[in-house]
Amino acid sequence: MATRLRPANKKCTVIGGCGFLGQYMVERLLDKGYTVNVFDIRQGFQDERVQFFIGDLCSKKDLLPALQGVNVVFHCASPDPFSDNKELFYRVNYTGTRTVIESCKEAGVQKFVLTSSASVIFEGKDIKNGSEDFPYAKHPMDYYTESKILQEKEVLSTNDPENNFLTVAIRPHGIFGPRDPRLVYVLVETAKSGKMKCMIGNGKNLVDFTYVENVVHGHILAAEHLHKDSPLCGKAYHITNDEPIPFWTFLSRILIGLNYEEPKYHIPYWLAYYLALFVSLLVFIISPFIKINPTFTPMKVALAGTYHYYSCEKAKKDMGYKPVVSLDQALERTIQSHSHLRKNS
Ligand SMILES: NC(=O)C1=CN([C@@H]2O[C@H](COP(=O)(O)OP(=O)(O)OC[C@H]3O[C@@H](n4cnc5c(N)ncnc54)[C@H](O)[C@@H]3O)[C@@H](O)[C@H]2O)C=CC1
Ligand SMILES: CC(C)=CCC[C@@H](C)[C@H]1CC[C@H]2C3=C(CC[C@]12C)[C@@]1(C)CCC(=O)C[C@@H]1CC3
Repeated sequence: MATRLRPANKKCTVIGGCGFLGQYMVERLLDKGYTVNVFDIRQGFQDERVQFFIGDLCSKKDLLPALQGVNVVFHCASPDPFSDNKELFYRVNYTGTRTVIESCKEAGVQKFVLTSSASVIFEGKDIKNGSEDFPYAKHPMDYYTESKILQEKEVLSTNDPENNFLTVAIRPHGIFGPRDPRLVYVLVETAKSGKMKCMIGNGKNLVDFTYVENVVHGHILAAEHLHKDSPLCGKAYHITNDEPIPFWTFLSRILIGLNYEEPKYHIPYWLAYYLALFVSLLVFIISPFIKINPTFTPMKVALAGTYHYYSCEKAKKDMGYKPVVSLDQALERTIQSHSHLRKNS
């Protein structure tokens, strides 16, 4: 049997490779002929073509074996954005990422691609066609976002062409697709519990939802265009589907596709926002006695009721990015793959 030769510069490690985005990254990289290591705190799937390293990214000792002989590292690990654990976000996303960078430098990794988030510029106010020139949020809406800002700043500032260490950050927004453990499940659970009757605001606010394969495409293009003299060095890039859609239309298309009713009523944005603020205040007051992780937070209200869509012109110009799957196709595939959640009529 002929052995397929894998070029040395196509050896990579996907940190967080067992997560939703991470596993799609791994599959595409294998298709493209990369040799792939996965580093994750848990083993989420099996694949004999992949070498798995199970460990905590906060530990250099755990990381180093996964980085030997590797040219590119994709860092897409993070705690759950809704875990509400300030200490965990800071430890994994900020100090943990510093440890990852130090380990990469020590192991001689040349390229570092971070999965950041478009939310790093979101403060709960409308963003229409936001570009990468927008400043970081001065008042991030939650600890997750705060830690993603610290993380991105750290990664971009360590870009060091002189010492052959190049970094770039990809900022996706609202990743979705088959095997997503969050979005469709939350939606269906909310519909089942009868809480999916009201839209927050007038239902016209445009947002970006980005199909997972487009996010993967953006990451791999970034790695392949990251060279000493390229404009990507030390920069952040929005990667979207380039088809902003009203938030509530997107959710309704999934709900209708799975035979649930779409929300029909409206509650004013300000009312929902102040209610969520009030709930957060109550949760804070009782936190020394009872720990509650509220489902209704100001961040979630802002995500559901404001405009927040981003321009991906810079990625088109600097790395030839173009979405590979349209929003219509992406919704069809996502609904199809969640048919086990369909409501029987
Ligand atoms: N899901 C979304 O809509 C968006 C996600 N992002 C970012 O994309 C990245 C991937 O997100 P998802 O795939 O949705 O998340 P996910 O939760 O499915 O995957 C994250 C992976 O990181 C691993 N991980 C967590 N802590 C770790 C640690 N200490 N050491 C090693 N591995 C650890 C988890 O086990 C998991 O497999 C994250 O950085 C997230 O911040 C950015 C924008 C939107
Ligand atoms: C009203 C309702 C029940 C909505 C369900 C959908 C939500 C679970 C998603 C809609 C927008 C998504 C989103 C994220 C997580 C899932 C949603 C809230 C992120 C917070 C994930 C992490 C990020 O970096 C930013 C994302 C923004 C959009």
